[in-house]
Amino acid sequence: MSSAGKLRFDGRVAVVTGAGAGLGREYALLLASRGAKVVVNDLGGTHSGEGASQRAADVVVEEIRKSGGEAVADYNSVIDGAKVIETAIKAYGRVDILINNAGILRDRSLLKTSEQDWNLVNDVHLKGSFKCTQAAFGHMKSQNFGRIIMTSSNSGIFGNFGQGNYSAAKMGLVGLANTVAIEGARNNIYCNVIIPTAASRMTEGILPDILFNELKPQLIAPVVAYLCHESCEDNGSYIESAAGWATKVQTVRGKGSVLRPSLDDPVTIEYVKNVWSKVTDMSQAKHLNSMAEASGYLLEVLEKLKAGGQDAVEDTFTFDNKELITYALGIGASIKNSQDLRFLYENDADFSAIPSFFVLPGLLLAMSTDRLVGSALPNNQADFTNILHGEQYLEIADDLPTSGTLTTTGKVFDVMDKGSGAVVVTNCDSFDENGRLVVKNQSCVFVVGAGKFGGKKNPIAGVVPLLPNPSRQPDSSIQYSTSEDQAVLYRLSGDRNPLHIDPQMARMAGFKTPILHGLCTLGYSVRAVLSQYADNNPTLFKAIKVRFSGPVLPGQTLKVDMWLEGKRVHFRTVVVETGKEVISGAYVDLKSTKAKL
Ligand SMILES: CCCCCCC[C@@H](O)CC(=O)SCCNC(=O)CCNC(=O)[C@H](O)C(C)(C)COP(=O)(O)OP(=O)(O)OC[C@H]1O[C@@H](n2cnc3c(N)ncnc32)[C@H](O)[C@@H]1OP(=O)(O)O
Repeated sequence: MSSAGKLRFDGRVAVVTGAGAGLGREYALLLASRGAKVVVNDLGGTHSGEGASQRAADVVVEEIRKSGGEAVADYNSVIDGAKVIETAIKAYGRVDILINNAGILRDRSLLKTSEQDWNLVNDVHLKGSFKCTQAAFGHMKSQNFGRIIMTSSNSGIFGNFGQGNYSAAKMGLVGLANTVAIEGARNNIYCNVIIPTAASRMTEGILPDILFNELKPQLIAPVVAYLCHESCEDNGSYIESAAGWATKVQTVRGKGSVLRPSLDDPVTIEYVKNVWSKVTDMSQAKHLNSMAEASGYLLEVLEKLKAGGQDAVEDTFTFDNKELITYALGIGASIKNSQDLRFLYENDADFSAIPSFFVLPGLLLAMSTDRLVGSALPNNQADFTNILHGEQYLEIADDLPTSGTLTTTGKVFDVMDKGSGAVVVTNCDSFDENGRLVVKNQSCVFVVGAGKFGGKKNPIAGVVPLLPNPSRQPDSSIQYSTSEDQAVLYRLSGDRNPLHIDPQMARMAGFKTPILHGLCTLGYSVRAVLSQYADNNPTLFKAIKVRFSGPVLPGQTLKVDMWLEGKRVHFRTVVVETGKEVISGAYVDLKSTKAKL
């Protein structure tokens, strides 16, 4: 390279501490050879900080002068930082570059480290760098230029047996550099960290011979010199360098995990234990540039917790008469019943959707992403082998279309720890192409075996409650037989959960044979209520809430017991063959009733 292209330090004054030997000496020689006036600071003690002599600094000053450079010696301890900097001001009137390099070792294992060993090592490395930096900072500020280097070590970053005092000081320097970089930035004072591994009197006897011989300090000096040059724009960087190699080093932060389902919940030790693998997962770790960025993310977490702990998810759901007819067949509508033709024949004058069809957009949204149910739980413990539909609420918000595309947004609303399982409540709102809210769905998914994670037991306000059936005998009952292929047919409406068809999956989920979809049983129950109390007119249907309290097997007979109270029809659904209740605490709200007597 021609001398014209060389990076120069003409007019710059550099203070290099601990420059009597090793890395410091190399920095001093290199900067001087490129035009800097150098203050060669060295107390001249041993590597453990004993004694003092002017010789070490004098030899380097002599070397620089012999090569045509300018240098003065300084014999002060870095703890007297003001005196060190004063040498530069007296000799050259300014200080542009400060390389905090001086250091000593007092290696002892923790139990043997005396307070004196601790203090001395921390004083020289950490306090010394602080004192020199503080003394230089004012001059740099008034010049509107400064380059400061802190010297850290892998011993601090990774730890090293017998170097507790040194490791602590070396990580302390990283912290000091972070703040100096921030405070200096607006005055063009940049502070960076060098993490060198060099053969020097401090590392002799510590590094293996073969490595020691390759770790020449002069291979690191150009890296540090570049960091000190006015053209280098790094500020607050940590640069590791050794053996003719260098890299930037950064701290990273994982994605982490929230430690409670919502702002209303406490953080429990059990919950922490359960999400620990998420807390410690570094697969999505990122470097953050500032404290503002770090705390900004915490604010995001709080916002999320306020909004129910999770991000909203969105999906579209397109349907026409084919989907409506398939659904009607799936819940037992039949042309054997003339009243059902309106749900089965698209050219019927009153062709319409059975209102419970509109549970599908929310359910399919929830099933298409693990971000709704799974991510709400510690360890994402939700899959097709352990989720059961627990409860469902559906509310019709506006006229129901017979075709179109609905956009559904969903989010987790509540999470409960029920011991034998976890209950995840999701809210999904579906809008038509014009942004009109058509239906609201709230689903409770019972995640078997995912309980005991330290969460709360009871629902928050807004989880639609069940209502007990009246204590009198039912006002009416309707019975439907389901077919052995009922689940097969119902699957065609979109819920392809293998639990309903695959014997092996059913066994894995704890059932002897595949069970019917909860929403299929709900559909039968809605048909019963509409037929009994609404003249089969779907426009009278307003809302439904059910709990799936027991499984139904395809082929079993369902009996829907109903009680009319005003415009509310309470009901329960029972499997006739076993007498077991499978839908409990349920009710349908109608806009008005056309009761059959
Ligand atoms: C991923 C996207 C979403 C996917 C959605 C689903 C997709 C579909 O394909 C899946 C289905 O359709 S599954 C079929 C329909 N569902 C069923 O068959 C479940 C039937 N229910 C049961 O077996 C039990 O109630 C059972 C097993 C649920 C609970 O029984 P137990 O463990 O014996 O509980 P129990 O002792 O009775 O009560 C413990 C606490 O839990 C509450 N609880 C009970 N049943 C609940 C239910 N169904 N829903 C919500 N909470 C329920 C109890 O109230 C009790 O709480 P607390 O102690 O606070 O009173």
